[in-house]
Amino acid sequence: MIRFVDVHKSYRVDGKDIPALQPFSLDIADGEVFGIIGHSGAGKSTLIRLINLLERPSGGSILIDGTEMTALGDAALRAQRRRIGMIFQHFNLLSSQTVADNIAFPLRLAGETDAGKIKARVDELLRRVGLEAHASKYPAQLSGGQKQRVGIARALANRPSILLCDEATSALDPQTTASVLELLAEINRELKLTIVLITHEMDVVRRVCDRVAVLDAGRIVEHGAVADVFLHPRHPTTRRFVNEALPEEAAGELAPYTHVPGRILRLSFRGEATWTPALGRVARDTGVDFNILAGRIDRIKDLPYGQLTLAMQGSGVDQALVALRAAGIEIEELNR
Ligand SMILES: Nc1ncnc2c1ncn2[C@@H]1O[C@H](COP(=O)(O)OP(=O)(O)OP(=O)(O)O)[C@@H](O)[C@H]1O
Repeated sequence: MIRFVDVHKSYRVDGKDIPALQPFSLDIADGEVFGIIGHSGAGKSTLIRLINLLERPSGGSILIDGTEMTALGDAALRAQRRRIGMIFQHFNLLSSQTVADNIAFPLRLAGETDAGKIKARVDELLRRVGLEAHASKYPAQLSGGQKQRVGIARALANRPSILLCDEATSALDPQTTASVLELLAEINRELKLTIVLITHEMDVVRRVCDRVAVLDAGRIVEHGAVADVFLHPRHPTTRRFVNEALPEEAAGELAPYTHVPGRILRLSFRGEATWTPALGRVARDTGVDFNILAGRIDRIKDLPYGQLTLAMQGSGVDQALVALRAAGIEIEELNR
């Protein structure tokens, strides 16, 4: 487990301490994919770099599996860092070395000298990231997505238990982003390692994260399970991020529907409730009329969810709402 206790961080600029992270406490569980989302300057890079002490906290405790990171001497810190892989937005590959040598680099750095062992491990990693055919190429000969796959293979070389992803897909197009996120999800599932990623895109969080923390001007303003934060954003910053990832009309905005008669409802379906025909059944049973204004079905990681905005009319609306809630559907009334 990664545990932050009362951690804060300031940078010293021109003799003054400028706060970058306000005091916070946070636990990241083993094996989860934890997202940290925030705008530029919110403190995301600072937060993720505290985990491997690339930045030292100004105060507080950072514990990894119970080990206080800030108390470690140089040798112990190096050993701990080997258990923490990291990938970067701009890949940070060695341009003069082949793909295979880039991946072998951390193995050699950790003291491995047996060429056979290095080759076997590199081959295994190349297979895992789907780059078997590219071992002797140089980074300049690869696409952005392939470069990030090399970055991932290199980060996994020493079998870390934690993988830190610093805006790992921000330089990639949407399709390549999707395939790299798919690879990260597969690694998380199969190797059971903990992934902490920072991003400014809610869609990245939606696709791979189990939990998320929202950072705003150095403060964690909201955190929780992705489905909860996504479907019920509380803080204005979170709402803005969710609005970017969802069509405007599905994100709880009443504005487009002020002229529509009836009660304007937003229904959220999660998991199995997404696929059951509850709405039609309840409308028949209670005699209400409804008019669908907006809707979508998607996934939050592996959880299917649907959102429907509709106008409902008739004397049976209250009864219909009770029946829909009983069927596991969450309802928000936008014009009440
Ligand atoms: N080495 C440094 N020295 C001084 N100030 C710094 C340093 N690194 C970051 N900061 C400041 O700390 C704050 C948080 O920066 P940080 O890089 O953690 O944010 P971020 O959310 O990762 O932003 P971005 O998405 O733009 O990378 C910013 O105000 C930044 O200017």
